[in-house]
This record gives sequence, C-alpha cells and structure tokens, in this order.
Amino acid sequence: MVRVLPVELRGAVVRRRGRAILGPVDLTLAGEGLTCVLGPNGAGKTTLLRVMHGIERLSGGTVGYGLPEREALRRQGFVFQAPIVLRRTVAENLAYPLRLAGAGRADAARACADWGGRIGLGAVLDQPAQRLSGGEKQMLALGRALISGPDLLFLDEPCASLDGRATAAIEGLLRAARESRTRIIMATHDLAQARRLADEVIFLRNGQVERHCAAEAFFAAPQSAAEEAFLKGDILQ
Ligand SMILES: Nc1ncnc2c1ncn2[C@@H]1O[C@H](COP(=O)(O)OP(=O)(O)OP(=O)(O)O)[C@@H](O)[C@H]1O
Repeated sequence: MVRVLPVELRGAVVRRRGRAILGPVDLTLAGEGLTCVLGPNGAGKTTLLRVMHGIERLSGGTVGYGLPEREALRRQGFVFQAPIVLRRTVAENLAYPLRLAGAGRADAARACADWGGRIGLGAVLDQPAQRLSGGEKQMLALGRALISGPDLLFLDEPCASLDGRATAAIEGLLRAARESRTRIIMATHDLAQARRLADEVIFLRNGQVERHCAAEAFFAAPQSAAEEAFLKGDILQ
C-alpha cells in the first residue's frame, strides 16, 4: 500500500452559507487501484475530492493520512476539471513540480522529454502552453501531476469536455499510473468510463456517502432505488 494511505475522514463536514454541502462523512480510503466518485450534480463530489486532498476548509471532523500532513500533501496531485496551465512553455509546465522539489536542470529536461512523448506533446515542448487546445491542456495538466510519481492522484471530471480520442489517451495514462502504484480517485459523470476504469466506487448523494464498495458489486447489484435510478440514467433529486 502506498505510504500516504490510508486517507481517513472522520465526521468530516463542510458547511457553506449555513448549509451542509458534505457530510458528516466517515470514510477510509486504502488499498490500490482507481476509485470513481459518482453521484448526481451537486451531490458533493468535487467537495469530497477537495476534502480528501486537504484543500477544503472543514466545518467539523478531521482528515488524516498515513504520513504527517505536510509530507502527505507533497505526495499528492490534483487535476482540476478546467486545466490550469502556467504562462510558460509546455516543457516549463512539465518541469515545474520537479524544479520545485529541487531537481537539477538536466534531470528535469530528461523527464520533460520522456513525459512530453507520453502525453503526445513531444513536438511542442518549446511552445507557450497557452496556445494548446483544451484537450492538450488537460493532457499537460495530467502529465504535470504525474511527472513526480505521486502516491495519490485526484482528478475532477478530467475528460468532461474531451472527445473520444483524448479521453482514451487520458485513460491510458491513468491505467499506466495505476500500474505504477499511484492510487487514483476520480470524479466522473461518465458511467461507461467508470465501468472501464474503476476498481472501487464511492456513490454520493445529497452530500452523503451512500455506498463505498467494489466497482463490480456497484454495477452488478444496486442496493437502493436511488442507485438503480442513477445507473439507468434517470434524474435523481
Ligand atoms: N463555496 C460554496 N458556497 C456555497 N455552496 C457551495 C459552495 N461550493 C459548493 N457549493 C454547493 O455544494 C454542493 C456540492 O457541490 P460540488 O461541486 O461538490 O458537487 P458535485 O457533485 O461535484 O457537482 P457537479 O456534478 O455538478 O460538478 C452544490 O450544491 C454546490 O452548489
């Protein structure tokens, strides 16, 4: 098991404007593989990811890791739905986390050449990242999150506005990262994608974890009317 794990949420609550938007949630994230966070719009998926990543202010409860918080945060990555790219070249974007961690220029350049190829941007490493298409920016954000080999990677709808080819490329990178023992937690609305990738599912509704189980069990045997409706694509209140 990767050392940053387990991620433990105990009575975690997020309140905003007087309303509980998440929780209370008790959840232990351990093991290996890829967990998909599923649920209707507004269920709290983004908020849950941010809580697990340690960047959401809690109104109650705790989040803890298998390592002291400072080191745990250093070993995690987060890919946001709208990719964040720095106003620098593609190579400088990729090198950024390595340089921050103290890597030398030559090592960073080697890693950039390798990762530029893996994310399909090897030919544009010297171009400004702002010029990339939306899909290319998302690949860059993912490459930048993976280049330092995080123990734990969070992704919030990483393929939301991408076509089939870009989605397949991202899924390939995620499978490879999983093989390299990065623990992945991804929110997605795409049930077909969850069926393709998930080892485990967290089903959220109204800010509550309704089910946390093996993906196979979730897709084969819904345990509530809400799960069944969700899997059928019905609108859930
Ligand atoms: N800062 C905030 N202040 C008030 N309400 C908020 C805030 N952030 C999120 N919310 C509300 O909390 C709820 C959960 O939001 P969240 O983005 O976590 O849901 P989600 O499941 O990721 O939704 P979607 O599938 O639409 O992306 C929503 O109703 C949202 O409007």
